[in-house]
Amino acid sequence: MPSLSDQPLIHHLQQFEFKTLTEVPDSHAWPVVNDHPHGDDAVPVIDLACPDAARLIGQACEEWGAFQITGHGVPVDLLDRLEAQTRRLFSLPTGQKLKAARSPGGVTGYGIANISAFFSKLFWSEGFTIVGSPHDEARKLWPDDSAEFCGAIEEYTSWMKPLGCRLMLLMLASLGLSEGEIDWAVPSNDTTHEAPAPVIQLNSYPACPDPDRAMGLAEHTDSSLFTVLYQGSVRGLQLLHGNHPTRRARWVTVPPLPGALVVNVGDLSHILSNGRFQSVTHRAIVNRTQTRISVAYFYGPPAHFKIAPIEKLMGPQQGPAYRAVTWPEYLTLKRRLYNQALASIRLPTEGEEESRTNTSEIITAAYTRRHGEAKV
Ligand SMILES: C=C1C[C@]23C[C@@]1(O)CC[C@H]2[C@@]12CCC[C@@](C)(C(=O)O1)[C@H]2[C@@H]3C(=O)O
Ligand SMILES: O=C(O)CCC(=O)C(=O)O
Ligand SMILES: [Fe+2]
Repeated sequence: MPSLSDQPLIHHLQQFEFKTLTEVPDSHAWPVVNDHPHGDDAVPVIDLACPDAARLIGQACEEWGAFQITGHGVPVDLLDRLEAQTRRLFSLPTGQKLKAARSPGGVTGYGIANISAFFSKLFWSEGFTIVGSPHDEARKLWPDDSAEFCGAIEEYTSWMKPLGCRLMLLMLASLGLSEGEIDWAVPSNDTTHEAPAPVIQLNSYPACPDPDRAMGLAEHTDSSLFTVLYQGSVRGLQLLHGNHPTRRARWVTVPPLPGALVVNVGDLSHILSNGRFQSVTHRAIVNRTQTRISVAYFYGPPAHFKIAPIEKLMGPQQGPAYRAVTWPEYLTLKRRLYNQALASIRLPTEGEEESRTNTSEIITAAYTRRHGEAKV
């Protein structure tokens, strides 16, 4: 499996010249993009102003791991400016964008998604990651002219912080938990409960001459507690829905709704809720005529805070299904293990523990019968 640092720079340069391509090169040609049946069931749309919002959110987190929100208060003209500035960034000449290229192993700046390292084919997309302030990265792109871009990002972040808190509290309320039980969920001035660092990922999926053979962003779950996604007006986000024993999971397109935002449940909420909330597998596909952009805001806990299954949510016979991790620890696991990260911190259930003990007792007894006392 190639790692990003193994790829020669020239490969990176070619990777981003999408505009000049009249066909999908072999480096970007995926064998099967439509690998699951498609469903026409619809991801829930929830009005945050509705009195029943917490219950509906809880239901959506359990059944879908995702929902769309309206009534969130983020001004439409801010979303328009955010989209315009994102398009402006990706329209820059490749050489200019590469001045802000993410360094190998780095987090911020221009580049391809980390998970690209797990695939032999490249994605039909470009990304730009901002952690905290956008100024340093933006100055590399526009040395004298980054104010409008930074203004849009900072204003958007200032709306996302309270919206993130509000969503977190609604998710917790749906589980019967109060603010006091999870005090880090609400940032305070107290330095032990620092606000989570905002992480924003800008994505661009250029129009593609052969969209059935290209992949915008391959299937993944997000590592965050949840991700708030602005997807403009161009379709492309798909969720894997209904992992049912009797029915194959289906890809469901999340239709862009004017002014709505998508919320994807991430792995940390899956862990926190001991698997009651599902982190949603999702991907982005591309189309022939329109460049699609999206802006993902990853909402996570303060860096030092250990996320573990909440005891109150476990039944009397039930233990934690996952070990505790901080967000930075989990991000490192995700980089290393991709879609095995969650499984790597799974703890055996009591039944599994028992059958493992039984198995090891049987093996030990068989060893003793054949060879005398076991060495281990
Ligand atoms: C906080 C983060 C989440 C993310 C890794 C990152 O440091 C910034 C980029 C994020 C992203 C976006 C595309 C999909 C994803 C799996 C990836 O490769 O980079 C996510 C990462 C994640 O959720 O782990
Ligand atoms: O572009 C999209 O719709 C999805 C983006 C995404 O999943 C991500 O940035 O993690
Ligand atoms: Fe994602």
